[in-house]
Amino acid sequence: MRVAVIQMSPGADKGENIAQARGLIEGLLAEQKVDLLVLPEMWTCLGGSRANKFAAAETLPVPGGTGGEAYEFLRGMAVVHNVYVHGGSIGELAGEKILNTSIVFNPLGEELGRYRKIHLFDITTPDGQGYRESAIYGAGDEVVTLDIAGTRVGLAICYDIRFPELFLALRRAGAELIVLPAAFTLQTGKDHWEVLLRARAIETQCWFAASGTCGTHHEGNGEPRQTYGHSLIVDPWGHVVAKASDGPGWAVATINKAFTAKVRANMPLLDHRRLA
Ligand SMILES: O=C(O)CNC(=O)[C@H](CS)NC(=O)CCC(=O)C(=O)O
Repeated sequence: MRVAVIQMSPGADKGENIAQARGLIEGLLAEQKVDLLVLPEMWTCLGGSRANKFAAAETLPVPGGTGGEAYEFLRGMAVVHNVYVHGGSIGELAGEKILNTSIVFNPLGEELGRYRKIHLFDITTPDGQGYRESAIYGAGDEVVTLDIAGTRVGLAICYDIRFPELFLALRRAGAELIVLPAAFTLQTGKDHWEVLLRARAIETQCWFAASGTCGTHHEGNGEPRQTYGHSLIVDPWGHVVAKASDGPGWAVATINKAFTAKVRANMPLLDHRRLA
């Protein structure tokens, strides 16, 4: 399976973000064929005000129904380009809050599943900037795996990467590839992004496809916020097999299931576990 992680630099304008996503997807697919496309976290609206975020969020349809603009865009990309689409994450309206939700489509435009980000980013970065994701977003509580073209795929989002028990649960649920869209801050990303992804890949013996946002996004109060980019694909031995730079673009790699089997057979970590 050929997987592409798409790296974009979204702002607060949903229409512009959709145009940017379309341009990147068309540019990639004009150059090469892939089986699975992965967009970043909250690519429909990054930065902006609370009102921008609620305006960009959508009520998700019951599976099979017609959704909002981003939902239908993602479904359309899957059908038109005959490709599986992991839609990064988009805002899902849920009463007073928004959920940070990943949706996956098959090439027929059928929804395969949804995952809602479990761990919310309520922290202060080393430069003193505070983040309070829970002020706007609600948290999910369900561990999700689904089947993409014969490969069991586990879903996670951004800050989730810091909580290894989620990834152990995904591995135990049969995951061979874990898809993790993100909007990592520049401050934390430069020190932690690649280390965390490689560590989770090594300890779970899974492939990771981690798409990130990049560039500068302006908060509602005008404050700039920079995200780290460097979207990665990591193999189950922890090697980085593809990596984007710090601007919009993509990284592509082939998921080799024979390699996963070999890594797991030679070092049976699940069988050797004693404490958890
Ligand atoms: O706020 C939005 O609209 C979209 N959501 C995000 O950008 C989220 C919450 S602020 N970002 C992260 O989780 C970064 C995690 C991170 O950088 C780390 O773990 O170091």
